[in-house]
Amino acid sequence: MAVYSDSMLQKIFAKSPTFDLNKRVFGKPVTISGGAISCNERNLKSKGKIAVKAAAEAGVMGLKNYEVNLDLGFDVVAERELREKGFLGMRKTKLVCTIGPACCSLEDLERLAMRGMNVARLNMCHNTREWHRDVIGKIKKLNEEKGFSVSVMIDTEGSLIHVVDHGVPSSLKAEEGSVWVFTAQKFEGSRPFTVQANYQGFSEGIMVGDELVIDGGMARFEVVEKMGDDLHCKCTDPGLFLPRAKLSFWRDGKLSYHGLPTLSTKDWADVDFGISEGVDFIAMSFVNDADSVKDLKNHLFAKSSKSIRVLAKIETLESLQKLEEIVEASDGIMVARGDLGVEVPLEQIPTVQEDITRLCRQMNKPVIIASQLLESMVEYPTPTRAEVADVSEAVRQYADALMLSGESAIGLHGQKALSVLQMASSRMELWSREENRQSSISNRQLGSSLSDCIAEEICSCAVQMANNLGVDAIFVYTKRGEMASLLSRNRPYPPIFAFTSDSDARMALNLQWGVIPILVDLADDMEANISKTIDLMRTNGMVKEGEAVLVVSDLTATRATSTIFQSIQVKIIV
Ligand SMILES: Nc1ncnc2c1ncn2[C@@H]1O[C@H](COP(=O)(O)OP(=O)(O)O)[C@@H](O)[C@H]1O
Ligand SMILES: C=C(OP(=O)(O)O)C(=O)O
Ligand SMILES: [K+]
Ligand SMILES: [Mg+2]
Repeated sequence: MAVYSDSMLQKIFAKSPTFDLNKRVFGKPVTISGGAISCNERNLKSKGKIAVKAAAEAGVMGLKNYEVNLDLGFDVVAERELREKGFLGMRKTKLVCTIGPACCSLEDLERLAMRGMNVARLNMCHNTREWHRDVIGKIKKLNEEKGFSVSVMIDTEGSLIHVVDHGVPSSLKAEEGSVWVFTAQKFEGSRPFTVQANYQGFSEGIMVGDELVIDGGMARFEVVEKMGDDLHCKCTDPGLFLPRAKLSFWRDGKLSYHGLPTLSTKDWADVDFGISEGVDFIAMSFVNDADSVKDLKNHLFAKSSKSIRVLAKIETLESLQKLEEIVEASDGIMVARGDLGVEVPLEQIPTVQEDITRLCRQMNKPVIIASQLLESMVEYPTPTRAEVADVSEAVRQYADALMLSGESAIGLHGQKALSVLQMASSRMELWSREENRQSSISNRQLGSSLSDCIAEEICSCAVQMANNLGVDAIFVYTKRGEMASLLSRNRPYPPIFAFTSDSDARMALNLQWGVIPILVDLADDMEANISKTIDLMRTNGMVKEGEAVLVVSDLTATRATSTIFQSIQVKIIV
């Protein structure tokens, strides 16, 4: 409860913009009763002034002091979920939706946010920058005006050889024995048995006898003749050309690399677009080594005032061979099963997925499982049993997040697909908890400095304690989100409420398993932070008498001594 005196109010009013009573403060209506005003603490200094002025305009000026009730910087969806389902009922697995023409209106985006979209993904392979800018604007507007907290991710196109034209807009069958010309030259109208590739040098180094594979096995060809840069290829395994079908070349059972850079000129321009739009994540397509990730991170560090997290997409054979260095260099990973299935035999995808998920967990990096989770829902209103099993398996493996691609971008049932993810993950999380699967996890030590090691130990002990004691929630006070993610890594039963004063950390934590990030102003005095936030949670009816909260903190206790203060406390609400 902050109390304003008349003299403070006079100062505030002197600078305050005109206030519209219908405006909402941090997504909630301003409530004025007997001089008390609700607004978000974070916004007290700016929007709080507006709220106070509103109170004055509403005629409560006669009071000597004005009390301001502070709301927490909770997002409306987490708040509703907590009220409806209680602490243990809160979903832990995060949900990412690809935004496309089927879900890009303000109303559609709001519905996705309401149904639990934590991150909106924009695939820069498709559509114009203006289109993407418009969508980002809408998401930011929803966050600001309706109290959501949806992060924005852009996904680079990356360098890949694919079909740009095969003569028809839909799919086309290649029959066994038919001979096709693959060329980089554009052709007019329809030229039978001719396929245009996107990249001038696509046939460089390719020899007669090499195998050309479409979409990882949708169809296969043998190169029978090379004419200039064009390839004449005979179909050895019939199948379909789909729009943008991917081309890969093989020799003696080994993939030939095209040697294109991970980020093309267009990708760099898209990265700068992401910086200027203030996105939260950049997912990097076709990463092959840690250096490309480091290059992008350096670029972002130099060019962006905001801390943008870089996710490496694992979707090439080469990236699998250098997995550990790539995970180490990035801020998170996407298991991009779509393109990965082009270079890796399909039967290996499930184990590769589980290996990557485990490694990311060990190295404390969030991991997204992507592509074809509910593919049939692009068309049909219910998923297949196999799809639900696939989704549940990813949740059982404790992936941080699940992603929709075409299901939301172009699908007829995007909203429903998101609900399927939400229900399937809640169900599997409950089962995992009931089966007590948490205890079977071992983590490797990451830190080299003593304080890093202390943080890791505190977090794993805290989670063990929280589980053994059956506390209702974990509260963590964190500057950059590191402590929150170390707790998340241990996959506790209760949800992790991460209080941070860094809005970039808050948006990044949206991708981490079981973390509910909350934006607040944190003081140097840790005890004051703890009692203040617990008070706020209690006043707002979010924690109740008798509930137990395990509190973890790692902030500098006092500036004067610069001692690091790391502790675990258990608070029973009275
Ligand atoms: N911004 C967009 N504009 C138009 N179509 C899109 C957009 N994003 C995605 N799509 C469509 O949704 C499909 C699935 O999305 P995604 O899996 O991200 O791409 P891709 O199929 O290229 O790997 C795409 O093939 C494309 O048809
Ligand atoms: C997520 C993926 O990347 P994109 O959709 O950009 O091809 C994938 O290949 O699985
Ligand atoms: K992409
Ligand atoms: Mg891909």
